[in-house]
Amino acid sequence: MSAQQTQDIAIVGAGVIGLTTAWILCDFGLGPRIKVIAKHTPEDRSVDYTSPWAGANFCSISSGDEKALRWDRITYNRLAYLANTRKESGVVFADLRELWDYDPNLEKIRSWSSYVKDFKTIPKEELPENCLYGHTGTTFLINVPQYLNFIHSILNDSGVTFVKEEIKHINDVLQFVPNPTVVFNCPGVWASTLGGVEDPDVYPTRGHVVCVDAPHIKETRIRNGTNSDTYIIPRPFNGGVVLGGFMQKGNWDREIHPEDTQDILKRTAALMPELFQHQGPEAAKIIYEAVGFRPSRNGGARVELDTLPGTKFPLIHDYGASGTGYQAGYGMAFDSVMLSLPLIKFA
Ligand SMILES: Cc1cc2nc3c(=O)[nH]c(=O)nc-3n(C[C@H](O)[C@H](O)[C@H](O)COP(=O)(O)OP(=O)(O)OC[C@H]3O[C@@H](n4cnc5c(N)ncnc54)[C@H](O)[C@@H]3O)c2cc1C
Ligand SMILES: O=C(O)C(=O)CO
Repeated sequence: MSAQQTQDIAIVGAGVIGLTTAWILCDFGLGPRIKVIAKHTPEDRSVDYTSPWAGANFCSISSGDEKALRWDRITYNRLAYLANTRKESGVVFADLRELWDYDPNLEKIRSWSSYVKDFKTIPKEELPENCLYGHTGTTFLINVPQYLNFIHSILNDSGVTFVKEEIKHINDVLQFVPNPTVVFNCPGVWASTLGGVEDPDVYPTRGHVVCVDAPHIKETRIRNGTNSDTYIIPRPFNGGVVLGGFMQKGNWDREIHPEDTQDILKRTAALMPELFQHQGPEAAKIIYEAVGFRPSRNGGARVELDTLPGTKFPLIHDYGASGTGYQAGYGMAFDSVMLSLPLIKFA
């Protein structure tokens, strides 16, 4: 049987969601049967490819709904396994300090306090001015390029095939996998425009990050503000420190604006004075800056079984992770693979 015929599992998308989906399928020995069709792969840098621009950390940015909390928890355990046993993945344990200028979602705090290691509420008297709530705990920091390359190399070693192509319609996957047992749809924010999907609930939440050289910073700190989040995310293994940010819903502006850069530097210096050795934002040594579009979705991420339009082939949607593709992505991919297993012949 030719290689083309054995490939019966198609995945659209090679961001952290598509790659993680393939990774879990490889754990079932399905690598040689998988073909990933993607315009961008981990070596690419583009404003249209969100995954490389993430911090990434594990914080309580996710929503408070039961699915999001479940995906966070599953992924927390997976990241702990990687931090403990696979240092080359670029995942490490890290101290998190998170502050809110408004009352946080209590469901999320309750869920977090039940599993996040060393979880502690910050006593009110220790909170900075105008801050209503804060907590600390042990979560994770991820060197994002290293993590994406780590997964990519596992997939290559497991026999997964990659095709660098942009498809106009979801049914175009049939050009690459003519008789799929299952198709996974992981296009990120482009689920909004991909033919046959065109999800009206998907929209970009525009972010802007400034990566600086500050190797003395080891803690990740976030302040959830009423009109913007401010965060400091050191990437382990000399990955620089990712500073943010903005959460601009529905904003497709691809440009970097210098006034926004200054705003991020000012806010992060105030949040963590030691960031620039107490010399203020003018002392910042910028490595790079980037704009990214978080794939957000009204109603939360979509992990759902469907069928390719006008065919009998099963389609599993897995997109809409918004600001949580790293901290919830394994949980989302796990659920999407669980939906596929009854469809896949192993004998
Ligand atoms: C500034 C910023 C900071 C962030 N920080 C964090 C963080 O600290 N922690 C965290 O958990 N998350 C964070 N995120 C969120 C995280 O980056 C996203 O949730 C995640 O990257 C989404 O991954 P994805 O695979 O869905 O999308 P993408 O990475 O965009 O991948 C989509 C894939 O689909 C392909 N594709 C799309 N359309 C087509 C088509 N028509 N034909 C072929 N291929 C197609 C693309 O080429 C790409 O391969 C951050 C995001 C931003 C912008
Ligand atoms: O900016 C984001 O989306 C984040 O998750 C930062 O913590």
